[in-house]
Amino acid sequence: MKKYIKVVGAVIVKEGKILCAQRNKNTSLPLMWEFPGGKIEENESPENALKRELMEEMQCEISVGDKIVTTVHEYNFATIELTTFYAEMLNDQIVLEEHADLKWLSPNELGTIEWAPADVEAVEKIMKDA
Ligand SMILES: Nc1nc2c([nH]c(=O)n2[C@H]2C[C@H](O)[C@@H](COP(=O)(O)OP(=O)(O)OP(=O)(O)O)O2)c(=O)[nH]1
Repeated sequence: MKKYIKVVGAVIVKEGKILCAQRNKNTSLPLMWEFPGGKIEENESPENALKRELMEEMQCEISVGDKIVTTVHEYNFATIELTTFYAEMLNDQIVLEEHADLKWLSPNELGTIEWAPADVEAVEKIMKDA
């Protein structure tokens, strides 16, 4: 059976814009756009996983807000369960440790970049709720 991986993603909103992060070219889903975050470790809450990942990936301290949606997507390499949360930055710093690029987009611009397939449902919900 394929690996079933629980992943969290942060939808960081600042001045009405949403932080979008481009995956590196050397990883799975190369150069696709995602919400910063990553895999939940054993015995870790989704909120703590998100805070840890944002610190590791971007040296960014966040507070985690409301959950947006949980979706399941089957890739050829794994089944990914992605839960997205709204989040706010607490320090005004982003250091790109892992991603190729960043963009701040307003909700109605989110359709202009190529999202990882697992994110499409969350992106549509964010655009609809905005
Ligand atoms: N962080 C994050 N990961 C996502 C999103 N959408 C999506 O399909 N993923 C996938 C990519 C990865 O396979 C997995 C997250 O793991 P990770 O953030 O630890 O990614 P990684 O590149 O280190 O993992 P790997 O697959 O290269 O081993 O979930 C998203 O919006 N945010």
